[in-house]
Amino acid sequence: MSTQTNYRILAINPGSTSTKVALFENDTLLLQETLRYDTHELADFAHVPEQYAFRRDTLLQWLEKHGIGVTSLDAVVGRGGLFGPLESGTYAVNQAMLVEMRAVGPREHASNLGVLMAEEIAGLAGVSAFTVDPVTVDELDDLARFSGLAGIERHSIAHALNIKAVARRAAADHGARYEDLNLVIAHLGGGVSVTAHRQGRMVDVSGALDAGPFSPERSGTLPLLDVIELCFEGGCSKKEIRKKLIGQGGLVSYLGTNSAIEVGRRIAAGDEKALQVARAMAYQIAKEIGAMATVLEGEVDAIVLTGGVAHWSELVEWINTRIGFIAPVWTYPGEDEMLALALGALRVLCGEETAREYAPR
Ligand SMILES: Nc1ncnc2c1ncn2[C@@H]1O[C@H](COP(=O)(O)OP(=O)(O)O)[C@@H](O)[C@H]1O
Ligand SMILES: CCCC(=O)OP(=O)(O)O
Repeated sequence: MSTQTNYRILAINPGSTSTKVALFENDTLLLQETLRYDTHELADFAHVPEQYAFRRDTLLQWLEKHGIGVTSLDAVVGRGGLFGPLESGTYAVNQAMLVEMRAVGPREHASNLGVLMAEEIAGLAGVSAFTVDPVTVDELDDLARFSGLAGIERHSIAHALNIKAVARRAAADHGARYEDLNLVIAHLGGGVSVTAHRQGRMVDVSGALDAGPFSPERSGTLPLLDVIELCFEGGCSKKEIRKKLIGQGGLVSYLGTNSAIEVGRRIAAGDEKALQVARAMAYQIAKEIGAMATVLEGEVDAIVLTGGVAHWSELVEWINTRIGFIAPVWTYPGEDEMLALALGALRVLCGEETAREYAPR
């Protein structure tokens, strides 16, 4: 057990258009900023790994601007990306992770850059780099892995960092332990993840990138035959199709914006199309939550709604109307991924938890 009592932790969370960065002393936030990038600044990079040096430099400039010497840090923690499947927890960044995150391929997401930046800054500081509950946390039941086509498996890709943190917080707020509850948790952000949790394990997952309900910028599950047509008509490249579905799907495709706030404004101004699309999104989210209740065989202690879109009370109400019969609905709008990252690193620094070692399965 460590005898040191104060730890300065730098947390790094790359998103599609920004990198969030925060400095903590233990669990106290000292400074946080979202380093935003103009679309044209990222447009020249064909693949996510190519953005690395540009984003790292903006981060180093931020540290310099605020007079944060790297040698003052005790650990650096980055949001973890599309690794192979792994158990929930805090991981020491290792070579296997770095190799996967540097690779160009179908498993690209901005969060892939988190461990790369954490490793470089931790190297300069001479301290450890960590990642916590990456997006590929996989605790799926075996039955949940079947897709319906031999050779294609359903996979676990979700907003695991926020979902696990909210699960622990919601359970504690209701006088329980996450490990003692059955929960359905939906993260409603730019992408939507709907997840089933049986006594502390996320046993089924739908959504986030390529399945489930449509979301502000992703199409979710689509009719297969139409997708086949889309791929072979019109000469679109694989990359263009991917972008159309993940980035320009969902609200973007129907209404030209990924901002749920903007859609709410349009509805308030009497825009009937915006109203219908938003109600359809709520309908699909509710339907997926219902499906996850069947995964838990109806034994659901609570349904938890979180993520930025959970701030939208009208939409939450439309969802609640359809799911209220299943279990109580607890709403935790927004996300606190920066704190979740810092707390994950802190548990290891304090000796409460041992950092896990990632080995591709
Ligand atoms: N107060 C709010 N009311 C309605 N929608 C909101 C609010 N705040 C954020 N959002 C919406 O949440 C979405 C982004 O979700 P968020 O969880 O912040 O990000 P992400 O999951 O993409 O990291 C956007 O569509 C944004 O418009
Ligand atoms: C890759 C799954 C997590 C995810 O979709 O994150 P964002 O909503 O932040 O893009």
